[in-house]
Amino acid sequence: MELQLHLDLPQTKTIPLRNQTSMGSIGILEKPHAVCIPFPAQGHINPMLKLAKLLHHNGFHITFVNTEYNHQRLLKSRGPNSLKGLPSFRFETIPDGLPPSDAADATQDIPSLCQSTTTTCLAPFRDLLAKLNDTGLSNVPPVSCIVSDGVMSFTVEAAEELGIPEILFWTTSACGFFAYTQYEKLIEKGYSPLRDASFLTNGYLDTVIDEIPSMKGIRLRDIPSFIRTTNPDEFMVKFVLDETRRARRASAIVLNTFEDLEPDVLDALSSFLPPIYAIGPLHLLENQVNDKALEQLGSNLWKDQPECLEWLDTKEPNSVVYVNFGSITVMTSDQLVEFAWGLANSNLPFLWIIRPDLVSGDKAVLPPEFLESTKGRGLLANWCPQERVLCHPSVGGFLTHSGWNSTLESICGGVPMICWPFFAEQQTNCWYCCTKWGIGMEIDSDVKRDEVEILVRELMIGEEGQEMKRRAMEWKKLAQVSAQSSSSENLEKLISRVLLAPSKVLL
Ligand SMILES: O=c1ccn([C@@H]2O[C@H](COP(=O)(O)OP(=O)(O)O[C@H]3O[C@H](CO)[C@@H](O)[C@H](O)[C@H]3O)[C@@H](O)[C@H]2O)c(=O)[nH]1
Repeated sequence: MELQLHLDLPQTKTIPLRNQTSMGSIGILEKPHAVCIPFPAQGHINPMLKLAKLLHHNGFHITFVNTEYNHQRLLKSRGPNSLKGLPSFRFETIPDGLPPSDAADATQDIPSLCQSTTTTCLAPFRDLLAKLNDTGLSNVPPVSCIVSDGVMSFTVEAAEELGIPEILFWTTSACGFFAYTQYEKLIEKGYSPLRDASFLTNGYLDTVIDEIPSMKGIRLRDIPSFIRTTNPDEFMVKFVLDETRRARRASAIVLNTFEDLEPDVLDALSSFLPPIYAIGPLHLLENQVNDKALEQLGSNLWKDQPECLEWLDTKEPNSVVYVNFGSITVMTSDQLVEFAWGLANSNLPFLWIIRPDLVSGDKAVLPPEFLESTKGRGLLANWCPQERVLCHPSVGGFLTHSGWNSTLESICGGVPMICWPFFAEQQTNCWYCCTKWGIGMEIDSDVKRDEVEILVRELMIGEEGQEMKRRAMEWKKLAQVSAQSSSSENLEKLISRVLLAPSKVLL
């Protein structure tokens, strides 16, 4: 099915422009114009680009705003012409506010980014909007709405100043977002800050939290990780409190999930926030769009190694363990070695993606004996086209850090998971995978090779693994149905009720 929403776009008069040379630019000026601004990290840019493409496909002119740092990284990973865009899909940049550095092949420090975007990005963002709205010079239609990452909510100020709608796109799961909104209550009830560091290991984190009725049975350790702190002034806690409070000022909130997956938390969120739209899995909606020009636009910050797919082609169905910890997770070299021996000792084929910056402060070095003993059975690479890998019939299980995109992509591939959550709401995603959706088993954060071996074998060939595979296939079906029904209907409503709503008149 081709996803094309039929909307009555507002009829505006075409204003002949100075310097207007191409026929194409006449139509452009009639379009609604969405400025899409992701938080500058891979797991946020990917889903925002998909949403932007869907809006473009539905008649919007798009300005996609990257930070200068990531713009340089994209040019490096995707080639010098990769950000030229289309006449009605343009890329712009603003500085991220961090001290200048050469664009390395590495994710920037997340708390530093949160601090700098919150405190420095509003001014350049306002300037960009003013530049775009100077339509005589910009040759683009006036900005009619802002689609901002949920954790870039300083943008609400700019939307309010212009009197245009703003949607906040929380790129987390609904359960992760909901858990963030509970920080205030948890702090009030005294769960955080922790009395001292011993509370991290003395069993206190296993306390079941009764104060969140829609997450019955959840433990403190399953709440997004920033709250596990002894510091009453922890910046990331303050950041979450500020961002979740400001969410109330949005015209609507968008989540990359589907109603059948997270009905309770979606209901709970709707009871105290602006209208919530579950429009995921976005990559399934994107796949319904048949547009060659849009397909050229990508967002991988590391260079893809498509040979991973060719290697998978040579393997039996459901036989390969796929291992990838996303774009932010870091580990010690000891942990890397434990994972390596666990995989080697499982005796199963594996595809393991090791980012150049995966090991903190060091190069990822694997023991030569490991490489020798897994020759022909394991493939190591730096970065892969993950959505395609997770849909490949040879992939039978996923050892993941439980980032939301990875989790959702795994669900869409019908692939069960071993979860090794690192930080943020990954702990909450892991808890949902293991206890609610029946498609995950958790591995201890203090990872040991024996546990890796046992869990990998259980996942791939054990009885519990088979049961999880069955459930994963059911979720896959539901995800596909949702992409064609509730989620595309919600996208349609989002566009007609919010993004194309008449602007508030500013006096
Ligand atoms: O080799 C790779 C590795 C990753 N990816 C893609 O990169 C994205 C990674 O996103 P995610 O799995 O969500 O992990 P993080 O990069 O860690 O994501 C951050 O953003 C997510 C969305 O807000 C949060 O859920 C996480 O906690 C947060 O760490 C996904 O789309 C993957 O398909 C690839 O294409 N190739």
